[in-house]
Amino acid sequence: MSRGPLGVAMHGATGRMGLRIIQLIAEAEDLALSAAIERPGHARMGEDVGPIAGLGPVGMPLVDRIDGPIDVLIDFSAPGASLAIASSCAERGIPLVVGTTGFEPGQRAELDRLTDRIPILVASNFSKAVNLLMHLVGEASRVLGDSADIEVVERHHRFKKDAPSGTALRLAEVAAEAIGTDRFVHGRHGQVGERPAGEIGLHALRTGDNPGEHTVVFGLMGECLELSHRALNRDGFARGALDAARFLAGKPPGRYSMEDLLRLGRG
Ligand SMILES: NC(=O)C1=CN([C@@H]2O[C@H](COP(=O)(O)OP(=O)(O)OC[C@H]3O[C@@H](n4cnc5c(N)ncnc54)[C@H](OP(=O)(O)O)[C@@H]3O)[C@@H](O)[C@H]2O)C=CC1
Ligand SMILES: O=C(O)C1=N[C@H](C(=O)O)C[C@H](O)C1
Repeated sequence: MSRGPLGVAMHGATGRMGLRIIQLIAEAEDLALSAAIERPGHARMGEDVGPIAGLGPVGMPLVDRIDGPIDVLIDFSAPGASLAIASSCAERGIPLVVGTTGFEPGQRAELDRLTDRIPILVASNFSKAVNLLMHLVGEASRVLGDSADIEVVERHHRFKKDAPSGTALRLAEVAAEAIGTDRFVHGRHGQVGERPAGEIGLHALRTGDNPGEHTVVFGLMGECLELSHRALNRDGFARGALDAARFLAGKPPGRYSMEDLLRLGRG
C-alpha cells in the first residue's frame, strides 16, 4: 500500500535556506509542506508562505508554533530558536533535522539529550560533496599529519552570524582527531612567533553574497595540498537536508548523522 507524500515542516521558513527548501518541496512529488514556522511577531505571520517563497498560493500560512500532523521537521534558524523547536518536537514525537550552526557546547549537549526521545540528525553541512570532503580530510590528515601544517579557510556571505562556520569547525575537528591534537588557533595577529607543530588554524572571511567555500590546506616543506569545496548556490545544502528528512522519518529515537545517510566511514 503506498502512503501519501511525507509531511515536512520548515522552521526558519522565510530565511535563505527555509525559502529554498520550501521551493524544492513544491517540486518534489514525494514531499508536502505541512507547516511553515517563523519567530513570533514576524511581519508576515499568517500570510500564505507560497508567495513569500516566490510560488503561487500553497495554502500554508506562516505560523509561530507546531500545530497539526507533521512527519518530520527541518530547522535552519538560530541556536536558541532551534533548541526551543527541538523540545516541541520531542514533546510531540516529531523527527528533527537540524541545519542550524553556531551552538555553544552546552546547547549542543541539550540537543543531544533529546535523542533518547526522538530521532535527530544534526549536520553543519548537508552537501554530499562537503561530507565527502570531510572524509578526504580525515584521510589526508592521517597520511600527512606528522609533516604538514593544517589550516582551514572558509568564506561566507556578509549576513552570516556565526564564525568560524560550523563546517570549518567540523573539518578542523576531523583533522584534529586524525593527528591527535586539540590545539585550535582562530586567526593570527601580531608577534605570534614561529608556527608550532600540531596546531590547527581556522580563518573566517566574510564577503558579499558568497554561499560558502571551505579549503583545508596541508602545507609541507616544498609542497602544498589543498582540498576545497565551493558552493555555487544553496541547492546542495537544501537538497541534502530534504534527503536527511526522507532518511529520518520513521526511524527510532537516536542520534543520526550525514555519515549514516551517505554511508561514509567517518567525517
Ligand atoms: N547545515 C547546512 O548545510 C547549512 C547550515 N546553515 C545554517 O542555517 C542557519 C540559517 O541560515 P540562513 O537560512 O542563511 O539564515 P537566515 O537568517 O536567512 O534564516 C534564519 C531564519 O530563522 C529565523 N529565526 C530566527 N530566530 C527564530 C525564532 N526564534 N523562531 C523562528 N524562526 C527564527 C530568522 O528570522 P529573522 O530573520 O526574523 O531573524 C530567519 O527567517 C545558520 O545557522 C546557518 O549557519 C546554512 C546553510 C547550510
Ligand atoms: O550560513 C551559511 O550560509 C552556511 N552555514 C553552514 C556552516 O556554518 O558551515 C554551512 C554552509 O557553509 C553555509
